[in-house]
Amino acid sequence: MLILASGSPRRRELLAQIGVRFEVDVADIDETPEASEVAQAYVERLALEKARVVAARHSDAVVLGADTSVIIDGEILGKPLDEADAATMLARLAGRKHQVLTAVALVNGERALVRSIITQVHFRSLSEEEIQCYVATGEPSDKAGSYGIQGFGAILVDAIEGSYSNVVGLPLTETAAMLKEFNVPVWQVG
Ligand SMILES: Cc1cn([C@H]2C[C@H](O)[C@@H](COP(=O)(O)OP(=O)(O)OP(=O)(O)O)O2)c(=O)[nH]c1=O
Repeated sequence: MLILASGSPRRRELLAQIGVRFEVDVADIDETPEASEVAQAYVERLALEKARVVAARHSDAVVLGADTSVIIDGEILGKPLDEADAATMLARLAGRKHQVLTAVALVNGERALVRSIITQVHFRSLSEEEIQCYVATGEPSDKAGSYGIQGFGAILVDAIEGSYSNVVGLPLTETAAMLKEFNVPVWQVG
């Protein structure tokens, strides 16, 4: 049995896309970065913690936890606090390249595996009005970096280098390889 330790509808859709059967049990953890914690250590710690919290409730299951953050100039951008915060993040990303880092963790009893994947995302220039319009759609509110590449946010992006599904919240190629190591099949039909 695979359990997805995530409340993210995007992660549910992505995992279902590769034909994996799973149930959902959401981990509610504190996502505050530790003092001077670098981005990779941060996302890997959170992904593992989400998986471990849920694994403690399901002793036999393989549990998948993940965390996505946006990094610009080495600084971690999580979800916006409010609309003003979202607009500030988008203005910072506009016309520049940033990194989206997603860590995936699998936990089964004592066994744990965590990997993180980076995608480079190039934003086009954005006017103040475009930023305000995009924020008003409500799309930024529950997303790291205040945008969703799979939604209206698609037209903010000039180009990406690397995994697309990693930006949306789960790097599918790497996740499938990790699941294989835990004997969880993908493409299960029926
Ligand atoms: C950059 C980007 C992020 N996101 C989302 C993916 C994640 O759901 C969210 C980052 O927040 P996370 O804390 O990684 O995940 P979450 O709180 O939504 O869910 P959970 O912790 O329960 O697993 O941002 C997009 O949907 N599209 C994007 O283009």
